[in-house]
Amino acid sequence: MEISNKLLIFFRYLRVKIKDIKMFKNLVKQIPKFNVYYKNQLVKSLSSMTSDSPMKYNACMKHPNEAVIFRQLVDNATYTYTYILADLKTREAVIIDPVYEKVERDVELINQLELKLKYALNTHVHADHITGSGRLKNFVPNIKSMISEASKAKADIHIKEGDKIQFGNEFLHVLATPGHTNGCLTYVSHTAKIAFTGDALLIRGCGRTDFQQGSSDTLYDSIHDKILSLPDEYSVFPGHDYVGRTSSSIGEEKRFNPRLTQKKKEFIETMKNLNLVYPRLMDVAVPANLVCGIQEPSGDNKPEN
Ligand SMILES: N[C@@H](CCC(=O)N[C@@H](CSS)C(=O)NCC(=O)O)C(=O)O
Repeated sequence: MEISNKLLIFFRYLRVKIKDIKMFKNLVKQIPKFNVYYKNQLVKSLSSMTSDSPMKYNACMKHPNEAVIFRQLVDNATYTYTYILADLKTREAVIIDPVYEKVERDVELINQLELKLKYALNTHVHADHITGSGRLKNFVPNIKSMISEASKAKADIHIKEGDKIQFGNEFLHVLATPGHTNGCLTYVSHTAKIAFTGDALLIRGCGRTDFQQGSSDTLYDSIHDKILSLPDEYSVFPGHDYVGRTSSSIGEEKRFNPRLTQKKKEFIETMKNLNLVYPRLMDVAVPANLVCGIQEPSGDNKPEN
């Protein structure tokens, strides 16, 4: 082969290689875009699950950058929900609205999941059951009980609107949502996109307003201005449900809550006519909860009925 032909073949080969290198470089450039694409797909598929989907929260719920552990527990005697929320990395955890009689169950789960329980949060002074936040001190010596300043109840830490409760790298944001009682709080996790509404907003309902400084006027404003102004896709986990529902979402409650879709005047009228009997344990529960269900670690005996 002539020299000139050999050179021609060599240059052609070189051109192909240069093309390959360019393609390779472009591919490498694309990789971060692929990552973003798959992250977006993951977020989309997480948020497209319905709020009742057991997959969504029963296991560790992972977001691209954050992860929390979430559990919902029920007390069948009073239809009360207790929640555990933990930072997956540090395993620091909070418990929301523990029930006196269910403390052993909760502690067993916390130990099995190897969580470090930091705070026992109360959404308000309950009238239908005794909080477990005092009794938990016998099992988790360093735990701190929390309740709102406005409730006038005793606790290790008093909280108010705008406070942030930190556990590991996670936070619960505190909203004052009075009306069922004047000390009611809602806790919001923006990582998990959850609002723990206590007895302010219930699924397709709301807390009664006929005792403990209740006010329908105030409750209507609390729910509309504070809770229902959260993004539609946020899940709602309430303090009770009497017919077996476990969760809802802000969007759902805005559309389907028969009490809250009314005008304020009609809502107040509805609340006046609920005709509910007083909770069975009210006379025992309210005084016990005003001291967060026994503050001292030694007090493991349930108050006499
Ligand atoms: N029957 C139960 C008490 C039921 C009740 O009154 N629930 C409260 C929340 S606990 S104070 C409520 O606000 N209900 C609203 C509703 O529309 O049902 C008992 O005896 O404990």
